Amino acid sequence: MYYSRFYQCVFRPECLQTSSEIVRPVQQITTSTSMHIVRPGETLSSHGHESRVGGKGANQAVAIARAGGHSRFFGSIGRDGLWIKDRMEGYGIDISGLIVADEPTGRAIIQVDAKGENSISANFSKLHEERFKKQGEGWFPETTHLLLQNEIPLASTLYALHNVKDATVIMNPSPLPSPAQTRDFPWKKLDWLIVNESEAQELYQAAAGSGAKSTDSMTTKELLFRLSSESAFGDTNIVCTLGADGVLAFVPTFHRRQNAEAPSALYQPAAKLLHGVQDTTGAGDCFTGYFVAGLMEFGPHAKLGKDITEEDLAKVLKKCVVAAGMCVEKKGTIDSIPTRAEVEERMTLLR
Ligand SMILES: Nc1ncnc2c1ncn2[C@@H]1O[C@H](COP(=O)(O)OP(=O)(O)OP(=O)(O)O)[C@@H](O)[C@H]1O
Repeated sequence: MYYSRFYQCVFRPECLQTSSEIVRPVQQITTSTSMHIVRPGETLSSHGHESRVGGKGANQAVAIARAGGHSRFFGSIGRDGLWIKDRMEGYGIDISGLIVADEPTGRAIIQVDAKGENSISANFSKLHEERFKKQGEGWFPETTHLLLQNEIPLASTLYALHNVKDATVIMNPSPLPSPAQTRDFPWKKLDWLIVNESEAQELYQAAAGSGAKSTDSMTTKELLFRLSSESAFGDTNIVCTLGADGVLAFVPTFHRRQNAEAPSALYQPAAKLLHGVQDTTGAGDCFTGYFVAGLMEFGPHAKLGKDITEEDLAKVLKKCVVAAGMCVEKKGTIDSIPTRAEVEERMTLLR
């Protein structure tokens, strides 16, 4: 339980914007820089040391807020992490769902050496399940958009998943659950699955089991087609981020085809960068936050093919790749997530 990771964000309608809640995805990240990564038995003095807020849920909640969505973070910190509350409020996140528990805040300790290589040791403070349920009782049924990650205990994720009603559910299942958990997870309950290519491959292998085809010579389109064809995934839409190659979305409403040889999908190349790549950390979280905020703009209960066309979706993806591209142009994670105004200005420049 201590080491499994799950995060969620929940959104409720408020005017046209929505609000989000995230379940204890916060972490205190401590980075220290030294000549080399510490060896067994060695004590090393570091040159620099800094503490900041992190974790996939926190990053994604910030991205939603910067993209203009009302982002409610639902989770827990320990008393040692009270400073995180102010920091998150400063990022424009609604922290009314943040529980202060007796257990210490999750922590990641990162060592960076002179060449920029790093090593990370992380734990995630134990989620107070009863308090989580109590806190979520009133909120989950009203939620319109629920964003899940894989950094809190599975039981809490399942609780949120089973207690939302008519919500659009999005999951970025990173880090991936174990193969056994993957086989049992109720993937069909998700409206949107956001993965990178290696996660899509692993999910396909786990879902297809002994019937899985080799993914070595598969195109990404075929991979997404085959993943989507696995009964475990039902009509779940799959968004697969491809790093510098952009993103591919397989949306059964638009792309259902019976032919694996010629599958169709929506492709959006990565945005042109104006300042080169500085740091790709958190690009996926930035993308995910912007994607969810983009869906929220269609209002609660928006249906694909009716309220959201394929062209609308293409516009959302375009904004997401521009935002994620701007994120890789800067060092850092949360601080490199651009605001909506910055993204719109960049889109004008790239036109
Ligand atoms: N080198 C790059 N150049 C331009 N855009 C990039 C680059 N790397 C990432 N991106 C943008 O960021 C998006 C997400 O990146 P990626 O597919 O690497 O996600 P990820 O594997 O979840 O990353 P991470 O876990 O590091 O956040 C891509 O779809 C793309 O739009």
